[in-house]
Amino acid sequence: MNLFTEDMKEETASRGRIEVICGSMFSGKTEELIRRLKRAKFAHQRVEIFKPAIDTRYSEQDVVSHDNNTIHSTPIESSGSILLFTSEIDVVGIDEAQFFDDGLVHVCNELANQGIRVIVAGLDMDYKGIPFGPIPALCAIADEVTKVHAICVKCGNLAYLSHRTVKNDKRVLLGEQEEYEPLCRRCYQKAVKEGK
Ligand SMILES: Nc1ncnc2c1ncn2[C@@H]1O[C@H](COP(=O)(O)OP(=O)(O)O)[C@@H](O)[C@H]1O
Ligand SMILES: Cc1cn([C@H]2C[C@H](O)[C@@H](COP(=O)(O)O)O2)c(=O)[nH]c1=O
Ligand SMILES: [Zn+2]
Repeated sequence: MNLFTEDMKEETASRGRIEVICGSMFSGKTEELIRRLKRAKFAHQRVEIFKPAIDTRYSEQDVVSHDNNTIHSTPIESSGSILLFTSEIDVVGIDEAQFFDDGLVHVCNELANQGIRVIVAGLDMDYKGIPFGPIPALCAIADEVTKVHAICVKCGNLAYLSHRTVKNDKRVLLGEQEEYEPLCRRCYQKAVKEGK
């Protein structure tokens, strides 16, 4: 078992691969993505980072974690744009990948086939527990999947889902602690049953 990504020889190797970092909200996906990308920069690799243009929560341009770690990114409308920006690039990072179209799967495969290391972070499930956007397909084709966990705010166990605490049925609803709480399976079932 690898405890740290630096245990992987592939971290600085140039051959193409797809790494997926997934989990609920507040599980540390963005922090882990930023960590890997900053290390690639230290290794003098050419890094390009993308996020969906709709994700304007903390910043229009940057990828920002809940703990305020940041890295500069290029906001894009659709996954196809990534291929326009990735000549002469060693590593591509993609945050909030659940919001991208299904074409992201082809794009990531294409980049990896060209020898690029692709690191994708995103929610594995929406607030109802349904697999979110292109993430399940990306997990299937990935060379490596890292599932990270937040702490259940009710009981302190590992969280499994992002529970929505406001009344809104739309699948896409940008938000933070005001709108979502990470819960374990048990506390999530209880919250849904009680209509909280
Ligand atoms: N319930 C929680 N469990 C774990 N971390 C939490 C929780 N609530 C807030 N955080 C904070 O969120 C940070 C992770 O933020 P981030 O990487 O942006 O997560 P993600 O991208 O998965 O939503 C943690 O380091 C921690 O400071
Ligand atoms: C569960 C769920 C989340 N969202 C939104 C809420 C946030 O803006 C992002 C997730 O951000 P994070 O970096 O993982 O904290 O997604 C949504 O639109 N729909 C959902 O079901
Ligand atoms: Zn719990």
